[in-house]
Amino acid sequence: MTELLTASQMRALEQAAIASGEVTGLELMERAGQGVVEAIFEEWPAFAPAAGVDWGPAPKPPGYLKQEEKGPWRAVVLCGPGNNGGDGFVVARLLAGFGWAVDVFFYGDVERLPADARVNYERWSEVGSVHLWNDDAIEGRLDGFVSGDRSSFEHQLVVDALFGVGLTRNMPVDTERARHGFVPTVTHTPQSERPKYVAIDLPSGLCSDSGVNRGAFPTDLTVTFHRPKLGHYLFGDNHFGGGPSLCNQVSVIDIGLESSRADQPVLLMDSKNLAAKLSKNSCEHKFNHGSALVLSGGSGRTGAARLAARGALRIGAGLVTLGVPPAAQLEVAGHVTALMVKRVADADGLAEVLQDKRLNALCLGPGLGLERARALVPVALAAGRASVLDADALSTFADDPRTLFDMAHKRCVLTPHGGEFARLFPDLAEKLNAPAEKGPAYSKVDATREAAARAGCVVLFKGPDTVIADPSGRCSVHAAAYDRAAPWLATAGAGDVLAGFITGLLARGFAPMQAAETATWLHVECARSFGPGLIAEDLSEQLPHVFRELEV
Ligand SMILES: NC(=O)C1=CN([C@@H]2O[C@H](COP(=O)(O)OP(=O)(O)OC[C@H]3O[C@@H](n4cnc5c(N)ncnc54)[C@H](OP(=O)(O)O)[C@@H]3O)[C@@H](O)[C@H]2O)[C@@H](O)CC1
Ligand SMILES: Nc1ncnc2c1ncn2[C@@H]1O[C@H](COP(=O)(O)OP(=O)(O)O)[C@@H](O)[C@H]1O
Ligand SMILES: [K+]
Repeated sequence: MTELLTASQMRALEQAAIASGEVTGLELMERAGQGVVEAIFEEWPAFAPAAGVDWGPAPKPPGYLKQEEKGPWRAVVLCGPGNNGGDGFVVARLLAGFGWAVDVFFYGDVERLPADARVNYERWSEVGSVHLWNDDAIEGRLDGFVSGDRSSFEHQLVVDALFGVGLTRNMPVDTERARHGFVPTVTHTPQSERPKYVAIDLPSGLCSDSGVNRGAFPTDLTVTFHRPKLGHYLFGDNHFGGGPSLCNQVSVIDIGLESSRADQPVLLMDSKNLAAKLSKNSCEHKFNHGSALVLSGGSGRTGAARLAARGALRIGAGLVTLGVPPAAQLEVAGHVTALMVKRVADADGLAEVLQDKRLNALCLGPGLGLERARALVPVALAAGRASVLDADALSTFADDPRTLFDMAHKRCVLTPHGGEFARLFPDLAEKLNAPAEKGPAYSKVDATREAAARAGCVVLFKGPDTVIADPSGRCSVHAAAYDRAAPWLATAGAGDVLAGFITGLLARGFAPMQAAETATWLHVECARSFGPGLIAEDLSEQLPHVFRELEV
């Protein structure tokens, strides 16, 4: 799995590499700039020099190029007051070396530029001019754009090097006019007729640690260094469309820190090794694959538990039983075939059913009803079996979450969506929703890690970005974004199926963290495999196809 870093982890890796004498900050900045230019040429081959990319000898300023060597392209580079701006000056110089006409606008104070950025400011200044932000040149250029006369853009590329991982507060308002002017993605201009917008490291205004949008515009391409940052994958505050909705696509450039590993990084899920974990041994029988019990609510509300139970069965649990109150037995029996049905009237009834030691995984929550959940959860948790608690099994403890956390044990997985999370962890939800003030914003990763530590078990916090953490701080993220986008998954009952998938994997003997991660991955793959028109019932039916694709 790929590491997702915070700003401070990235900074620590960079500083360790510099301190070890392996590399200088200036070399890192040069590689960063080269990586950005290469990524631009790769994304839009029309921009690439006909003779290919050749970094040496030092690129010539455009004035020295023969007419036939000059490219037809013009770029605007917006540079900020820190090292992100430094990367921008490198990109400007390299593009100029390939014959581009480049306009550099600088938001900051030259005297306060960090040393490496200052060197690259000077190097660029030997090649071209720097327009200060309040320069007439920027105003003159902007008048046409802002008044709506965008019939022909003078430039084909805008490079955003205003702020990267050093963003500490909301975007300054005085950058807005220029960004609106030069970055017309917010207009109705067809994509083919407008300049391409490329962000260095992060779209300026995107919080690297949380994905919160603090004033960024959506880009066409974001080029980052060494490892992706959390903010590229977390959606942050959805009201303003953070993280993946701003980056559009993320290109990760190797700048020579390859061997560096961060301390306790968050991992981005992928499908590596899944097939081996999911395959079944041909000489085993059904009891080797575990026996799951999904508890259902009363008559008229058994659908959610049936969805979960079918998910548990399809994902490979050997046996799946629905625990049903007497009044709903007939209704459930009429709907299921491969699933078994057992009467579970109340807490005593559950205790009796749990005498069967083969039942090794439990699922409580989907459609259970708040009252029934309050009665059954303590019995289920006291039995010490691997358990998934979802929906009503979480909400029923809204008035007293501590009671739930005291009962929860290491083999539990709690699967709240945003509303359920806020009921169990109101203080964490409040921090998560509060506007960020100084420094990186509190993130969904921070909140999930704190929640798992408090609950003493695995917490899977749902959403288009799903964050999973255990009490030790281990944490992984799965974003249904970029090449794994699954917007049709936002449908009623999808969460019930996920709870069933996790339960089925727990029955098969997966550890809680691994069950939660694997189920989340498969859940999104099922949605992608079905595509538009998906409803919750379709998810489990896609599993055989997804397994085949994974070569399980
Ligand atoms: N780490 C690495 O390995 C490598 C890093 N590299 C590059 O360096 C970038 C990080 O550089 P960085 O640390 O200098 O931070 P950066 O994003 O330029 O901003 C800091 C400046 O902005 C200011 N400022 C912040 N927010 C503001 C706001 N809202 N409004 C106004 N001002 C605000 C802030 O001021 P302050 O908060 O201190 O008052 C400070 O002056 C990184 O993203 C990557 O591109 C590469 O070269 C390769 C290797
Ligand atoms: N925009 C989205 N893209 C991908 N997955 C999503 C999106 N929105 C929600 N999901 C996923 O859909 C599921 C919804 O679960 P939940 O909110 O519990 O719904 P329900 O209670 O109706 O089953 C979760 O697994 C969540 O991660
Ligand atoms: K940027």
